[in-house]
Amino acid sequence: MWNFARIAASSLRGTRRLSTAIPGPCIVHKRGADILHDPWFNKDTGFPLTERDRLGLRGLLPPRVISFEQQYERFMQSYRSLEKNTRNEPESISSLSKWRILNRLHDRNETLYYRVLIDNIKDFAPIIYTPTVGLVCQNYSGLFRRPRGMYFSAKDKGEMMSMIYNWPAQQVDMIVLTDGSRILGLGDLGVQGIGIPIGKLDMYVAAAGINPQRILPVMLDVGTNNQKLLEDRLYLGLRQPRLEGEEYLEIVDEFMEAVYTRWPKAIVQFEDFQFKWAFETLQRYRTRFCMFNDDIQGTAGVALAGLLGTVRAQGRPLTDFVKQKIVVVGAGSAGLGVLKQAVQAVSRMAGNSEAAANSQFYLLDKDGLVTKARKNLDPAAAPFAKDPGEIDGLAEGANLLEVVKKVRPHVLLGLSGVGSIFNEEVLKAMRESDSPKPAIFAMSNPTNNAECTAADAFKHAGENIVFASGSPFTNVDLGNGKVGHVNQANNMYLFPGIGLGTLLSGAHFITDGMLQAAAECLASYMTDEEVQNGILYPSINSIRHITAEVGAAVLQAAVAEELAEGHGDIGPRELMHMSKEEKVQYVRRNMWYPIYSPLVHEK
Ligand SMILES: NC(=O)c1ccc[n+]([C@@H]2O[C@H](COP(=O)([O-])OP(=O)(O)OC[C@H]3O[C@@H](n4cnc5c(N)ncnc54)[C@H](O)[C@@H]3O)[C@@H](O)[C@H]2O)c1
Ligand SMILES: O=C(O)C[C@H](O)C(=O)O
Ligand SMILES: [Mg+2]
Repeated sequence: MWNFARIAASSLRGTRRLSTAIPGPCIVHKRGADILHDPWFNKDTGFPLTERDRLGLRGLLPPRVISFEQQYERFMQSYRSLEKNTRNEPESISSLSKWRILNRLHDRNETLYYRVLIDNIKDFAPIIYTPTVGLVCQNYSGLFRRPRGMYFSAKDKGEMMSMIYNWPAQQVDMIVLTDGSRILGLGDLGVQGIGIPIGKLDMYVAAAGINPQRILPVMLDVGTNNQKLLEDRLYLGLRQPRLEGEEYLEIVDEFMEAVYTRWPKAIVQFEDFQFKWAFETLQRYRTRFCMFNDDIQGTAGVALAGLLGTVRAQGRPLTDFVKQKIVVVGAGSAGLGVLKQAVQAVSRMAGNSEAAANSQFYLLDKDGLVTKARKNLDPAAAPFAKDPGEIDGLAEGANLLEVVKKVRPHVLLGLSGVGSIFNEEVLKAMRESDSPKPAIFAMSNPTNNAECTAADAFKHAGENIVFASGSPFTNVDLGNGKVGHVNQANNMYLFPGIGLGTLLSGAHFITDGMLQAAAECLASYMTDEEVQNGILYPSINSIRHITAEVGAAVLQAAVAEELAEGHGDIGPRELMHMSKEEKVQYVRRNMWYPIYSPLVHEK
């Protein structure tokens, strides 16, 4: 049952907290300069004098002790002056400078880094996440200064079980893993794709409050097919073509076994794997390990929430979802993941079989409209293939403009990775949509790969559209005081809650029911008034709030499916007896928040 009564906004919503609560102590096994060089524990000039004595730091720092608040302000001042000084530089130069200053802080003092990130998430997410993270990956070998995360390569075959013990943390909760083969819409970036797990895990800390000492970004370097990188002298990855077939799977298998041997309770998020491995690895591991594929499953929930929002935005009951005509451009991991989840929602609503629920969806890939006449039709796309001629005059491979003109869809949704594919003609054709409020979702990342810009969408498709993009755009000034609202339809609204809810439930697998609960929670988060104003997703400033709700929904689903085994001191029986609100509180209580803890040395 879809419930649209939104839980009242809590104090977490968009507020800035410089808490004065005294945190519990943190045990550290090192002393002196080693602590100053460890970003997990380092407080720089913030070490109090007593701690300097206890930890052998006296004389290693200038004498003045600077408070956390002063350190925070000092960093923000440097950031603001850098922002001012690079204002007239090309976008790529100014955003890379911002990434560098944030990355340097990340490398020296994680507590301060995550505090500035949480408090300024709207400004900093576009730097540490999409779009700038894409640019960082493209330039990674040149930008490299210090390693972050772990690197397992094809040359490490047979060694991974011991290598995993090189990671310094005793416990790891959340791993984001990539093989670098499809980084955003930028293609195969080989080892340089490590920027994506790092950025995703920064969002885990900021949004879900996963303790940064318990996260692990991982690159599985099985080679690259990117010729430019193979020829680049400074390329830091294996200079060999990608492993294929069984050889490839043996590497991923070995890594998964190693992870679960050392950390049986860790959750692994697969990220930015090329199509051919994304579905296959999901099928291979989802019932053996606690894992999910964010591009397939996280994206599907976020898109479904947006699609249901567009029905509400038209002032229609949700059950009208079954009548919406939806054109999906891009038949890859993300596009097919969205269609699969949307079809499940339709068949639940209409009580149909999934096969019967497919008729309202139209799928296009690089060769145009996908029909049953397609040669070598991919089995994953087959359920969505039309009969050629099913829609008057639309043949196999019909192009996007023809499809939009003939179908007059309610929603045009892009997950193709092809920038500007929703061109002026296509957008103008959306004016003839059968919906009074057509929706345009340009979900590909980073910004240059978005199917259209927000400004073009409102200009060509009309001011009454609902618009969402995967990377952020600013709202569009429509004149006369009117604003075209830009939504960010990005899986960041779900993956942190999926990870946190699963972790706190202690479930060993992530089921469809848990993912569906996450999507339903996001879909019901906005009020009718917000949705009717074209606002389908919460502001990123509320990301901790929405993540707590999503986490609790995932936890609830795990309990309902009798998969919850508990976490820490909280056992399955306690979870079972918690009310919904208690679950939300439980999730919130377990979110790490950056404040300096007293450090206690232990040998
Ligand atoms: N907003 C989000 O949360 C989110 C989540 C996941 C993926 N994405 C974005 O979606 C894009 C695709 O990701 P993916 O994992 O599905 O990639 P993929 O490589 O698996 O699939 C890409 C698909 O696009 C199709 N395509 C290519 N050129 C096309 C064209 N000219 N016309 C129509 N279709 C075309 C391909 O045939 C393929 O089916 C990427 O840019 C990624 O950044 C966004
Ligand atoms: O990384 C993102 O911003 C979303 C998504 O996972 C993508 O691959 O584009
Ligand atoms: Mg991704």
